[in-house]
Amino acid sequence: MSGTLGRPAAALLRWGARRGGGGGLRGPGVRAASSGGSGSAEHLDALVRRTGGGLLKGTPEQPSAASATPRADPAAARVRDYAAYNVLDDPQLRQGIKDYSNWPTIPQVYLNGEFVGGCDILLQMHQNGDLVEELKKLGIRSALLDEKKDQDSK
Ligand SMILES: N[C@@H](CCC(=O)N[C@@H](CS)C(=O)NCC(=O)O)C(=O)O
Repeated sequence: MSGTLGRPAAALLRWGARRGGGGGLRGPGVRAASSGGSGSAEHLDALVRRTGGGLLKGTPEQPSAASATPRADPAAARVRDYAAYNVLDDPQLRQGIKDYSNWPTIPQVYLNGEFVGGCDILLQMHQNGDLVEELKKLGIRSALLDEKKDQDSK
C-alpha cells in the first residue's frame, strides 16, 4: 500500500490492529511540530494515529542503515500491512516527525499511535522480551515463540 505523500522511500508500518486505550509505552512524549505542510503537527498526528506504526528511512524493500534492524526483528516480521512515505524526498516530513516525537533520528516506531523509540530501543525491547509483550497487547504473536513452542511439543 502506498502512502499519500509520494514515492516510498520511508515506511510507516502498521504493527497490528489498533486497540483503544493507549498503552503506557516509553518514549519522550508528543509535542507540537513547528514546520508546516507534511511536517505539521496536525498532519503527523493524523498519520501516526491512522497507521500507528513506524517511520523508516529507505524503502520497505531496502531500508537504509539502522532502519533495517526493526524490520529484521522476528517479532516485527509479523507486520501485515504498511503505508510507505518518502521522508528522504520530503524534508518537512523528515524534520516534522523528529519534532513531533521529540526524537532526533529515524527510524521511529509507534505502537497503537504511541511513540516507542528508535532502533536501539526496539532492539533492547526485543532482547528483554518487552517487545513481544507489547505486540501481544496489539494482538500480534511472535512467530519465533510459536515456532519454539511447536518444537518443544515434539
Ligand atoms: N541509534 C539510532 C540509529 C538511527 C540514526 O542514527 N538515524 C540517523 C541516520 S541513519 C538519522 O535519523 N539522522 C537524522 C536524519 O537522517 O534526518 C536508533 O536507535 O534509532
